Amino acid sequence: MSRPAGRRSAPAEGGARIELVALTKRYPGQSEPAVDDVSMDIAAGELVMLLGPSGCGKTTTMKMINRLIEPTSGHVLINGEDVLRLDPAELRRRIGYVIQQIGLFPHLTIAENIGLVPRLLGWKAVTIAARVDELLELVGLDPSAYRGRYPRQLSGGQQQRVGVARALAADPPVMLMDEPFGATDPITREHLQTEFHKLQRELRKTIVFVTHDFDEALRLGDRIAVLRERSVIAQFDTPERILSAPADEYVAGFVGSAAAIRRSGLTTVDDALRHIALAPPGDDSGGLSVSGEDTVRDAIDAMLRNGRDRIHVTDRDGAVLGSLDFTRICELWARAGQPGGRDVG
Ligand SMILES: Nc1ncnc2c1ncn2[C@@H]1O[C@H](COP(=O)(O)OP(=O)(O)OP(=O)(O)O)[C@@H](O)[C@H]1O
Repeated sequence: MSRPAGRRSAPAEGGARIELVALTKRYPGQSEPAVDDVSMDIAAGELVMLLGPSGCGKTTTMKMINRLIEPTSGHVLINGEDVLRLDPAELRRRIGYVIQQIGLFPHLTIAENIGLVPRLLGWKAVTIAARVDELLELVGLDPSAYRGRYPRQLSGGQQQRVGVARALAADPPVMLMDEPFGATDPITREHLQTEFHKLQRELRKTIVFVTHDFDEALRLGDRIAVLRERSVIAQFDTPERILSAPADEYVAGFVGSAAAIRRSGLTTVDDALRHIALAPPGDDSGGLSVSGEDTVRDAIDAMLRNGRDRIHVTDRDGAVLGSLDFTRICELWARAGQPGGRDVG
């Protein structure tokens, strides 16, 4: 995975410092806190990934920053200012927010969706119109083609770009992003990640980005907070340090599984077949197939994109040899984890 050069340069002051101080959330009726005494210092202009398994409290932690969820105790400071002292609505206008479900209003045009916050802030119509066009350009959508459309007339990836444009509308110093690209297929997701990374290098917002995808965390993050249950920080470090010096077995587990997926992009189906046997062809592959020269990653991507749990493997003449399924791919990864098995999977 290539990581653009120069990203470790000192961040410009495009963003604001965020401090989480002993932040705790206890939902009513729950015996355990969802977030337990979390402290974190995020520099202005830094992009921090919150990475952890489902239910570990990532979203709760993030939503306490813009007070969509009120902390039970602890503080959030933005540029030294305690957000609990601010009016929540006013606070949220100063913080961009992008979520997986996009949240575009279906009955508003793209321009109206992007212009929502500037309108609430009382900007003049002509200023809003200019800003909308500027933002559409910024996220790679031709303003004349897209400003008058409705969300349903855009693809998922295009809608997600509009979601990012909308969050940037009033030029907020802080952006919160909750699995923003999670609902898109792997190829679109990679495009969106690349574009977003380029954009962030220009804008240098302070961004807190929730993900459970380790590859995404590695690709985008200046630093990654690997979280355990209750958002307890297992390691908060640069991607390089997390890969080269995982703090413990828990962090090493993330590194290991991501490495397996990455290796899949280097392993051809022919290589894999030296280590595992194919399943019988079956008739439920939905017409999907890969050949021996394709990679295991190609097979996984095709299965995920099409919602199938198996794919046919064909020979040079297109004859079906058998099928590959997730059980066999896991078997391959398990072998890769064994001594002497590092070259597979
Ligand atoms: N409103 C609520 N009331 C009670 N419990 C809640 C509420 N919201 C979340 N929780 C619980 O708090 C814990 C943390 O939830 P949270 O959504 O922050 O996790 P997450 O890491 O973002 O998960 P995911 O990756 O699945 O979105 C979970 O156990 C969840 O069930």
